[in-house]
Order: sequence, then C-alpha cells, then structure tokens
Amino acid sequence: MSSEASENVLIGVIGGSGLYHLDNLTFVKHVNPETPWGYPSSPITVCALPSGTKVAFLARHGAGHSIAPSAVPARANIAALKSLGVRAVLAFSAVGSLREEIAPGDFVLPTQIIDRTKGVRPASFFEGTTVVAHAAFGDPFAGRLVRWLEARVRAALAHAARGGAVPGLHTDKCIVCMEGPQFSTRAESQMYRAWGADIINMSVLPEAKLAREAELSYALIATATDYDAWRPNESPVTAAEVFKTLQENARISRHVAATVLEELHAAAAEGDILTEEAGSMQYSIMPRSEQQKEEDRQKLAYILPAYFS
Ligand SMILES: CSC[C@H]1O[C@H](OP(=O)(O)O)[C@H](O)[C@@H]1O
Ligand SMILES: Nc1ncnc2[nH]cnc12
Repeated sequence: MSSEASENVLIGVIGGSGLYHLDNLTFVKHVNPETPWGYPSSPITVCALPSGTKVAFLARHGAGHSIAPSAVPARANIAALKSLGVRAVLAFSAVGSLREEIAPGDFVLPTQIIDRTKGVRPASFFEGTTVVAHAAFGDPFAGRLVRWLEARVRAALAHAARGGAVPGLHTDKCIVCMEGPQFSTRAESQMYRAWGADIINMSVLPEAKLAREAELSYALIATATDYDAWRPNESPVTAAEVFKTLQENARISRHVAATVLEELHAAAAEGDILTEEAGSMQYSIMPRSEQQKEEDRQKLAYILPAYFS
C-alpha cells in the first residue's frame, strides 16, 4: 500500500467514453502509481469536493481515449485505486440499449452481467501466480451501493435535464459485455435479447471481476447511446451514432457524480453500505501451501494486504 492511502480517498470514479474529467472539483494532484500489473490507463486525478473531501478520478481509455476496450489495463486501474485507499468505485459507461424502453440518453444501474469477452483480457489478479482463488461473483455489482445510488441518481437526473426531458433511470437490468472493438451483428444483438440482456458494452469486464477480487464495492452507472443492432427496420449502431449522444450523456453523468459523491463519501466513511465486499475474499483463497511462491504473495499483498502481508 502506498503512502497515498493516508489521503483517505474512499471513492474512485472511472470515466468511460466521453467522460474524461469531473465537474466542480478542485484539482489536488495527479498520481500515477506503478502497480505489480503496470501503470493505470492514465494518471489518476485526485480532486477535492467543496467540503474538502477527496475523490480519485481515472479515465478508463486514457485522457485522450487512446486505449481500446480490450487493451484497458484493468488490473492496474483497480490496483492503483485500491493503493490510494479507495473502497468504492463508481464506474461510468456508454452502452447500447437492447430494449425499446431504454432510450438513448437514459441511465441504467445494472445488477447482472453476461460475459461475452473472449479470454484475451487478463481477468484475475491471481492469473499467472501460484495462488488460486475463486471470488464469488453471482451478484457482480455491490448490491447495497447500487440500491443506495438508485434514489440519488434519480434525483440528480431530475435536476440535470435543463428544461429538456428528464432522462429515464432503469434498475435491475442485465448488461452483456462483448469483446469488440467492432459492434455486434444483428444476429448477436437479437441473441443477447433472447438471453435476457438489456444493455451492452465492451468495458464492464474484467473491471467488475477485479474490483470484487480487490474487495472494492463496484457499481456501474450506464448511459445509453444507441439501440445496437437488433431493430429489424433500423440501421445498426455506428460510432457516429454513439458520438451524437455521448457529450450530453457525459454532461449529465458529471452532474450525477457531483451530486452523489459528497454523500457517498460520508456513507462510505460510516461504513454500512460497503460492508458486503470488505472481507469477501477471506474464504475465496485456497489455503496456503508450500507451492505458493513468496514473490506471488508479495504481489497480491498490493491489493489484499490483509491476507498476504
Ligand atoms: C465509443 S462506443 C464503444 C465503447 O464505448 C463504451 O466505452 P465505456 O464503457 O468505457 O464508456 C463501450 O464499453 C465501448 O468500449
Ligand atoms: N451498441 C454498443 N455495443 C457495445 N458497446 C457500446 N457502447 C455504446 N454502444 C455500444
């Protein structure tokens, strides 16, 4: 754990496509920790809320969006946030909608994930080590945190509309994470609907899995940009279509972040919304054996000092 931990930065925000900075915060500093899994996507911005409370912001694809979804250094990102003392991650993502009622511009708080990544992304901190662990992932998002967010995000959306329609908020939805970088075919898009998926992106995995392994509470605030490729009489999604809504979605996402962060920090400091994930790896790690290399244990101590120091 780095000396940054003493800063008491409890909340980390990961910005997705279109969201490369937050609003109304005082810049404190940039930090760029070298983790055992390399450097994060970009230096992390530590900034202060009006009360002085610090939060950490990280642009998932880099500050200039130079990192493709399959190449995001998700292990370094999660490990770097953990090294700052972060306990909860609010991740933002631009997503396609697989349901008529989830319109472009709407917000979604998913509670389930279907994994359609192709095994090319390192998806575990334990990969390549002599330590075996199996994190519980049946409920991939931090349930208490997601439920806590629901009313706050709804209220923030009502204030963010600027005279236009208030964006809808959809809860209890399922997100499918595909490999990309190409968008889905029409057949795939229809298959995901038949599987019960409601939205689609290329980024929630392995981020959510790694957050769980690092015992961080993780919630995704998704913003719909398009209807993907399932509508029979409409053109399938293009990047140009995504870009049309990206800026406005990012503006509203910044408003949501600015609205919830102060209260979230206070709730996290009190502790009761983040209790599900803390300690969750304790019985997920196979017992210590002679075959576990000390160097691997030292590496894992970076994210789980309670079990490996
Ligand atoms: C720009 S379209 C596809 C791209 O957008 C989403 O990124 P993020 O989740 O970081 O907002 C999606 O996951 C894809 O990576
Ligand atoms: N249709 C889509 N598929 C995958 N990722 C996306 N991000 C935004 N729209 C998307």
